[in-house]
Amino acid sequence: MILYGASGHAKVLIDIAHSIGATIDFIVDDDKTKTELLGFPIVHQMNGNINNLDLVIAIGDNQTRKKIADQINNPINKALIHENARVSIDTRIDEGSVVMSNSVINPSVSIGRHCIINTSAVIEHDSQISDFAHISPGAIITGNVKIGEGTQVGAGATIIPGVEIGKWVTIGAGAVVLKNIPDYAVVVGTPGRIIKFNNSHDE
Ligand SMILES: CC(=O)SCCNC(=O)CCNC(=O)[C@H](O)C(C)(C)COP(=O)(O)OP(=O)(O)OC[C@H]1O[C@@H](n2cnc3c(N)ncnc32)[C@H](O)[C@@H]1OP(=O)(O)O
Repeated sequence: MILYGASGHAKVLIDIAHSIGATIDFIVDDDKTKTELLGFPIVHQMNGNINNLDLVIAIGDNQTRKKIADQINNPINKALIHENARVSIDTRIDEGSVVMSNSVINPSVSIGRHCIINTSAVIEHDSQISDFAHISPGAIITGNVKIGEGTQVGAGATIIPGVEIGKWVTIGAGAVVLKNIPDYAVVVGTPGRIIKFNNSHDE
């Protein structure tokens, strides 16, 4: 397996790979000052076609991860799931997504491409997480929730049942979201309130 991006997020992906006995061959990163990460070699450019390699994009920023995924267009990489994650039957997890330790994904959930389900996050039954979303550590997505493309739900935030969150939204750490949220909104507090909007050109 190859990781794309030698970030802190990549360190966690190395740990996930280790937990399931997967081998990291090397890491790709264009920063020439970096030579290794947790003992794994970093190369600064890829030779040849990488579209058929088992590659996971190890970039935490949702917009950047999407840009790289659009360039690579690699359809074969599977989801990377920590051995201590609890993933229920009847759950769909699309390519390139990562599921971290102690997270719980309950039945009839769908998770799109290149999502991050971070440490100890909970995704309850029948919820839908769209491509490039990030559910941060300890966040709780209750039942029948929809999370739009590229949205980040901050650490420890809670989304109550049936709420629909738009695309490229940011939910602040610790927020409790009680109502539907439009595209690009930034939401903080309890109850969650919109304080501004992300720039739609950045998606
Ligand atoms: C493994 C990992 O590390 S995964 C990473 C997980 N990351 C997170 O959970 C981070 C989530 N991000 C946040 O909570 C951020 O504070 C954001 C995105 C909501 C806001 O960030 P910014 O756009 O920089 O806003 P800024 O810091 O200027 O704050 C704007 C206002 O909102 C308030 N505010 C910001 N974040 C929060 C929050 N989480 N809860 C309550 N109020 C908040 C600020 O106090 C400020 O209020 P004021 O105008 O009265 O002074």
